[in-house]
Amino acid sequence: MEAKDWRQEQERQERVRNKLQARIAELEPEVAGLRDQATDIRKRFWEEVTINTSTAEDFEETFYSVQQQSAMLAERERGHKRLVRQWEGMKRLLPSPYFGRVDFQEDGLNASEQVYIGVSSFIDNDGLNFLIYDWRSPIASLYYDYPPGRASYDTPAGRIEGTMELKRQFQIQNGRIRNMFDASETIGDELLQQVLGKDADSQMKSIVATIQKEQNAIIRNDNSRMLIVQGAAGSGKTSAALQRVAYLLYKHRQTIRADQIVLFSPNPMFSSYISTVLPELGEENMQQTTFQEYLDYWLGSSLRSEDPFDQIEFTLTAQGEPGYEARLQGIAYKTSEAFLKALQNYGKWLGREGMRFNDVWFRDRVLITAERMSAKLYDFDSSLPLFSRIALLQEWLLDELASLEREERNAFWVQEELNYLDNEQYAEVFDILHKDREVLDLAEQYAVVREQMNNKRRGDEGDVDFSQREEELILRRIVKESFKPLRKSVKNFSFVDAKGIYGQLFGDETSYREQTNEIAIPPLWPEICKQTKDMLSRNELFHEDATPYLFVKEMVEGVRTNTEIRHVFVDEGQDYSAFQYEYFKKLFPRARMTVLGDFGQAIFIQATNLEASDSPLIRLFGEADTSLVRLVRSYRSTREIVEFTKSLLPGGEEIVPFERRGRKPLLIRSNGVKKRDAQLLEDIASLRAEGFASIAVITKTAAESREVYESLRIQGEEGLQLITKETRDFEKGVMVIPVYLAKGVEFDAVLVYDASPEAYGRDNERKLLYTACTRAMHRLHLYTTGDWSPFVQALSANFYEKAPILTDRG
Ligand SMILES: Nc1ncnc2c1ncn2[C@@H]1O[C@H](COP(=O)(O)OP(=O)(O)OP(=O)(O)O)[C@@H](O)[C@H]1O
Repeated sequence: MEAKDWRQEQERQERVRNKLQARIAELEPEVAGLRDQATDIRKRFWEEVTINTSTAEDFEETFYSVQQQSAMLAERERGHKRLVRQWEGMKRLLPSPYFGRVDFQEDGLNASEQVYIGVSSFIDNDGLNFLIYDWRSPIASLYYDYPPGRASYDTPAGRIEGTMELKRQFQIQNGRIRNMFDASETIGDELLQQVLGKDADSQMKSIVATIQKEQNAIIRNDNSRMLIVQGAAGSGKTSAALQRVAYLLYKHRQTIRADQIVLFSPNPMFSSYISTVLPELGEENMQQTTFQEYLDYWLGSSLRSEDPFDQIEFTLTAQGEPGYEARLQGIAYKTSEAFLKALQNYGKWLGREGMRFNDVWFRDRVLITAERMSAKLYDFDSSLPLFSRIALLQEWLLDELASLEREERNAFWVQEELNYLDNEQYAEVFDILHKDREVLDLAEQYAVVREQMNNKRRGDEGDVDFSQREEELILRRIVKESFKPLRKSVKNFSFVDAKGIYGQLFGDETSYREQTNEIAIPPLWPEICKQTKDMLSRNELFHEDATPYLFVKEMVEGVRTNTEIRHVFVDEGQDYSAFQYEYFKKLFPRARMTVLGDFGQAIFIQATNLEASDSPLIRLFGEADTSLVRLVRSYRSTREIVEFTKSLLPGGEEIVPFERRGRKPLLIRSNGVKKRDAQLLEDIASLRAEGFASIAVITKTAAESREVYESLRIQGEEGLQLITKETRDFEKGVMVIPVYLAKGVEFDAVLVYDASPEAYGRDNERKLLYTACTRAMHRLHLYTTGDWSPFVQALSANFYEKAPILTDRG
């Protein structure tokens, strides 16, 4: 690049920076002033309105005055928010106002425009000239989508065609241009090199300066109900998802708020890892949750669901134990579409017979039996859907309770209770009766006046016996209070025996067939039934039962929905079952979905292949309403690591490494566990000395993580962290972590603790090993004390280096 260009760019940069500084200073008092004004109006809100409700007109006037006052307050607050946003945006721009420039000559116009792109827009004082364009503006798309040459971008008014004459990238720090590249073919390989060469962080970073074309397509996709992204490990799926949220919030800022977007992440630690990206981009965070949190919320306290981590820990550690095979078959079946279909049929069957209810109990006796409820239910018009009939039944139950409550006032226990009311309770009741008393007093005065006027004494029937009246009211209140929980539980559908309804599916094969029309029942069905019922009897659910259980419950009680949510993002989408997707669709009927995943990392049995032609995900909204994007370029790891990891996967050939060089993965074999641990400690120390701050020892299971953690700690490794499913915050350092919790995150160096055939030998363990190895950015070590996993053995020796064998004797 010529010195002249540098000078010009530096001068421009300084000009923009000065303007930014001036505008920030100019706005400062206004920002503070508006804040005070809004607080002031809120404080004086009631002083400004006169409350007068004496006549209908006064009332109306008061009403409008309150309305006007609150509209004014809202407007001030909106104005304040807008201004603060602008101000904060400018402050964010200051250290590095922009990262890109394109010169674009629009067809039919004489001059070309210089378009500088940064994390938000900045307009000159004239209000017209964009000194910086927001990276999400339509024209900024040019920067991500084209090399210099013919180019176009879409605007609400249509497509704009033209020629890109220049494309330039900047690295600006604290007002100085540190680097500048003119890009030709693909954008930012050089900038990307620099960004990717950096160390891992405890928080994910935004990628706006180096978004790649195929990622941009994901970020800006705005036309399909379902967007599926199948992308190799490290291809930027999560990054694209987060920048997409920022894009949606920008493009639809009038209609979508951050809390109308929800992202499902694989575990709470991952949520913390990605939590700073949106704020860094000047947007509020979307809602973040895990599917388990949702399950726990809807299941309430009546049933406890196993979490997915305990489920996978079981599948990885319990081989050979009794019941293992049946459980695996159960997981596969209960997460399948076949089971979903079977449950839908079950719903129809329940509409005809077999509903199960809980008796309604009151003080040691049954008030309304389950049989009565059944009879009533099947008496309702059978053309109504089951949940509508249950709603009618609920109404009927509430009516029944009302009349039973009236009868109950004469019961002996009520009298008894009355006698045992203590003073305080009396006082409380009297307080409530006070109002009734005032009314009665008025009536009494009225009667006396009439008596005098008519000069005629009223008959006895007009006399009010206050003490009797009070007693009656107290009785009424006692019964009412004791019926309260009953009414509440009827409103909560406690009369529906959801546990029994789900449980009766697992009777025997014949009845199951009859209830569901299922033909292909898994061979170990009797054992599956036993396991499921054992869990239910302890008020527990296997993880694979939790969603079907809720599904059945909702078929009966009506579907719960959240209509506020407009966008649902599912990260690590391969880990969800067809069943769970069906559930998402029901739960968020007004939302579009973005599902990102990698079938290469499908380590759960219920995995869904996102892109297969028979994928349930494509069927969810239909092909016409579904877009599928594939990402094959992997950015996280060095070329050497990607060459190694992609060869672990059948079909991995198509994964393309980003050209960043490093050391080949290192295979280290030692004769004995002690020697391995000692070597591991040595390696950790030398990696640290090289400057790597985030180092993960990855084990297959949580049980193994605990053992390794203890062992390494005893041998003097200080500051070691053990990551468990309870870990909430992702921090830099040296950690021991089971592979399934390392999903989605990355480390400078990964040490795979045990790459033996015992750990990674079965076919379903191949993807576990792949997932573990693909967490590494710069260094990858694998250890064993015996043979190598067959997946490693199958690799060409070109892809790794081998350390000399270490023995316990040294
Ligand atoms: N366009 C890009 N510019 C800069 N860095 C990028 C880009 N795309 C991805 N990266 C980096 O690559 C790494 C992997 O990205 P990310 O975690 O989003 O990938 P992923 O596909 O979700 O991975 P996985 O499936 O393995 O969890 C991150 O460090 C991210 O910052």
